[in-house]
Amino acid sequence: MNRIDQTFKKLASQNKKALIPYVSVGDPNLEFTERLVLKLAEEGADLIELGIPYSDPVADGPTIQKASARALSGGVTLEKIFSLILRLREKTQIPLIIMSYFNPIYVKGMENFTKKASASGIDGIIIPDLPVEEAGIFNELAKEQGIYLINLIAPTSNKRIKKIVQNSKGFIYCVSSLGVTGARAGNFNNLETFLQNIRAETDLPLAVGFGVSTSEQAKNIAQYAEGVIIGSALINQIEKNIDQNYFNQEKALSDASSFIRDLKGAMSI
Ligand SMILES: O=P(O)(O)OC[C@@H](O)[C@@H](O)c1c[nH]c2ccccc12
Repeated sequence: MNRIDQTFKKLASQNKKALIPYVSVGDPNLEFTERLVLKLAEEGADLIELGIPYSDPVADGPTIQKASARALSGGVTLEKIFSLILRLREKTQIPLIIMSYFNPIYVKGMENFTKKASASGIDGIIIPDLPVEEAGIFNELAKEQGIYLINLIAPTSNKRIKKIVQNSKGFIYCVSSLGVTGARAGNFNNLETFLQNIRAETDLPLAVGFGVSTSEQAKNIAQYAEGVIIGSALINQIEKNIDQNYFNQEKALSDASSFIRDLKGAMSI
């Protein structure tokens, strides 16, 4: 069984919800990303999204755009990322999910990418700009490697929900609101109907992302969903420890750890 299925099954048996951090790989360097992923796994993360930095992240707000730019200027490449994932897999069994725009995958070659991802120990892939209607070939290649293609459903997906869930495994990424990624206020109270409409079409776990930044929000979402995804607000914990040419790695690690620990604690109440 795929690590993603195992994790959601175990959490359900404990009546717990998944906390799924997103990290921008190589931000600001790969050595920090390796330490951060292991620390997040220790502090309560249940699955981790590994974002492949890209020059044109159209679905991302300023926080992740800047994180991608830092990673790219730090010299990150896909090959270095696959080597990092291989190193991580020797130290942790937490489900690892690559989050990448389609272009870096297309440039690498879909078959080559899925084989490298599988060999390095990846469990799932999220491609925000590859709609399920165009993902047939990639989905087959991923399946051949035992990798789940995790699809996204947005508040505007209505008529496409059935088609999306029929081509999904692992969990569904439920996008909480329109627009781009980025921490924002709001209590996510409108989620219940959105998630009910999806639950009517699938038994897969539902994880909610976009805009989550506080323990209160995570706790609220955890009442309706099986998972809470958090990216920008976590990256802010790293960014605030980077100034012109100095990166306080230890402070960034401790700020990110306590942030994730607090979120997990709030979700478990
Ligand atoms: O950053 P936020 O608002 O917490 O949202 C999660 C998001 O970071 C992560 O899942 C993600 C990063 N880039 C994306 C692009 C599309 C969809 C989702 C994403």
